[in-house]
Amino acid sequence: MARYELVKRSVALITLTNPPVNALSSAVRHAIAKSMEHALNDPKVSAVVICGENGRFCGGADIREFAGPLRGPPLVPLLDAIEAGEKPVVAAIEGVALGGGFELALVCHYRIAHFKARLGLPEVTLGILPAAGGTQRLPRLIGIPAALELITTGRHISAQEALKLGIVDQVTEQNACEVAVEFALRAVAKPLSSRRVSMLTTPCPPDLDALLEAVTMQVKKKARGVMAPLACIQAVRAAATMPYSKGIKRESELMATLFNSGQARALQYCFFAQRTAGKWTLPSGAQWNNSKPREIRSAAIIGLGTMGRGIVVSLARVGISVIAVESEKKLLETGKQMVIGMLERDAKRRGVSASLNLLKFTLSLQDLKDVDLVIEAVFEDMALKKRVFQELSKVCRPATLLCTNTSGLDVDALAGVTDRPHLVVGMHFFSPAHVMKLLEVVCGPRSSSETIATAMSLGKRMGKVSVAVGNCPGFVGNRMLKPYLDQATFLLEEGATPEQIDKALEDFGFAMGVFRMSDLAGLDVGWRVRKESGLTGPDVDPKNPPRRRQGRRYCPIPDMVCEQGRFGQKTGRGWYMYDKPGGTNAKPDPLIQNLLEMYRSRYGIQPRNISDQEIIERCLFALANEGFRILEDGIAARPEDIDVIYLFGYGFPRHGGGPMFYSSMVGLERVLERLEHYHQAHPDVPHLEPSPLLKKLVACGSPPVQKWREHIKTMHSHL
Ligand SMILES: CCC/C=C/C(=O)SCCNC(=O)CCNC(=O)[C@H](O)C(C)(C)COP(=O)([O-])OP(=O)([O-])OC[C@H]1O[C@@H](n2cnc3c(N)ncnc32)[C@H](O)[C@@H]1OP(=O)([O-])[O-]
Repeated sequence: MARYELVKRSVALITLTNPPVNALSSAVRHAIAKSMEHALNDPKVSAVVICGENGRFCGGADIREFAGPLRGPPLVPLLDAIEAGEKPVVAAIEGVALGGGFELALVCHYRIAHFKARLGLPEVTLGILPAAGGTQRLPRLIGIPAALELITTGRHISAQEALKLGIVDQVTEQNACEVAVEFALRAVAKPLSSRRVSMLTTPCPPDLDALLEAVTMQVKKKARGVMAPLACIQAVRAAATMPYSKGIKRESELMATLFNSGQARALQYCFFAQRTAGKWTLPSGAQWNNSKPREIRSAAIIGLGTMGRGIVVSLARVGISVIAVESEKKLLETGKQMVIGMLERDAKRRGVSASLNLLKFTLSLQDLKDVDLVIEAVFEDMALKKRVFQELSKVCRPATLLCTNTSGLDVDALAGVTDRPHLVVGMHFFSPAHVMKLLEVVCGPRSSSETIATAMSLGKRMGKVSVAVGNCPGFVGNRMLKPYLDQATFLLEEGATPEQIDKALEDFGFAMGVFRMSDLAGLDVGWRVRKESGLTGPDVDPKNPPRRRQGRRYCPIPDMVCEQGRFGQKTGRGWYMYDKPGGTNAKPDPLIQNLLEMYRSRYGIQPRNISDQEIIERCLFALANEGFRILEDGIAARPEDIDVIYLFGYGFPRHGGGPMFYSSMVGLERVLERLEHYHQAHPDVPHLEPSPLLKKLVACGSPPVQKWREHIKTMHSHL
């Protein structure tokens, strides 16, 4: 867990050896304590260097240990002892120094960083705070404003920025460990007192209260209802107003309030869920670690609408040459100008040059004959997509992968019209595709493991969080969205307003309420889908009773909104009104209020007061209920996959963990009881009927999310 060796005859080199990130597990802490004791007591040793194996200094506390009781030496006294020692200690930072790893570096008397190293205190993203002295030492070293920013955001910084801020003493392009050993030898004769960060006086700005107040407001606005950043601010205040001995106690008290909170559990779950999602498996035994992806050097995108443009940018900025295809000259020219503008702005922001030389724009599919992969992003129309795939089959070389960006159509039906169904896969990006992190990789029954591996790896290369899902209408994300949207519109019928529902969801932590989100996405898309599926429009069977379609409750209000030409932000009117088409400032619209009142009186609905609790329960439990069905159907392999999709694609708050984790946090028994209650009140809404898997899990004693898989593994998997 830590290697101890004597180098240059008098330097004790302590190397943390806990792959993959040298996390500070109990065994590592124990090994550091023993090694330090040895080094401080050995008269041959004049200085110490601490580094990490495999070019990684330390990724912080071992997050896996947070779930159990504390074992091994606690971190704070261990770190205090290193700082207080009478021999100089130098941190050789390569790779990462994060969280407890950064705090370990802060107690060393000197810090040498490799130029590619990244440093940071990301604890806040895990629902806790840097409680190994980080909130007390960092402000003393770099001042309150800079420390506050790093601690409340959890942002990673480069070695160069760390040098500028005064966190590290030297940045090197050579082996940081060797440089640190030489540095340590030179430090032997120098006094250490000014190098003990906890002994420094915090440089305190004159307007401390105003500064803390401003940061508090900022944090509350950005992360509504999230506890950890507020606790971080209080801890930093202690660094400014108390001696270290008291400040460290305050830090520990604040940590205690966070450590066992639901938010911390949810955020730590999100960390592991995100990593679990990349580990796809198929019933055949093919999986992420035994299937080799193909290398993709060139790609083509068909369709330069909003999605197509975002996908071109995502590919080009990671160095893939892209041929972009449109059907008409004017559309091609508009798309081209927009893509170039997006790439130039993106490059400027990142301080690199725009990779415009990788782009080619064409009207002819014939130009695609040599590309490695094609992503079709044409209009959401099956007949059109089938024509494109037939054409691609003829034009592209037999090894080219054919992908579709459909948001819910049958990927296997598209595979069926090609000459290579095993090379067809869905790559469902989320709008705007160059910004949103989520990618659903939709595996058809005939997609080969190499095809899936390639799509997953391409997603990773583009910086996306890729999740493999099965093929069914709407896949995972949009399939679950339906019951969620339905509940929201039923609540409108019953007496709520769009702004009340949105507020309840935004107070819960959603980035946007359901109606604001729908306005942003455009209301016409769903309207067209409803028309195509015979739910509205001229094809509706007139024998349908009002507010019922296909044997179940149906709310026609969204159709009525669209009939008035209100398609959301892009038309300046939707569930809200905006200053202008394309405007983003949503204001309640009295016309919508009138429409709701007229609607209720036409159908004799007596509006009632609806509580926020009912809004949250009906929307979120209906959402999760569909998630349970998706698990039963084998469309998602694990609850973590569903949660990651909702966290990265639909603005579900991370401190809620995602719909499936949230259900387990509320208690599956409670979710079941509430769904039964609402289903009894609304028997014509099948989405409220508790799913068999939910009932089964409750009958098995409501196991934690990570164990649900054991209860579904016998069911058929589409993955
Ligand atoms: C008193 C307490 C005060 C201190 C608190 C803290 O320090 S809180 C901590 C503050 N620190 C942080 O928040 C840093 C968290 N870590 C990271 O941000 C990134 O892992 C990385 C940047 C270090 C490496 O990125 P990368 O893309 O190269 O690699 P990757 O991300 O794919 O991970 C590889 C494997 O390592 C695993 N694992 C990673 N870290 C930890 C950990 N600390 N623990 C346990 N496990 C960890 C990860 O699950 C994965 O396991 P798998 O799936 O293979 O079984």
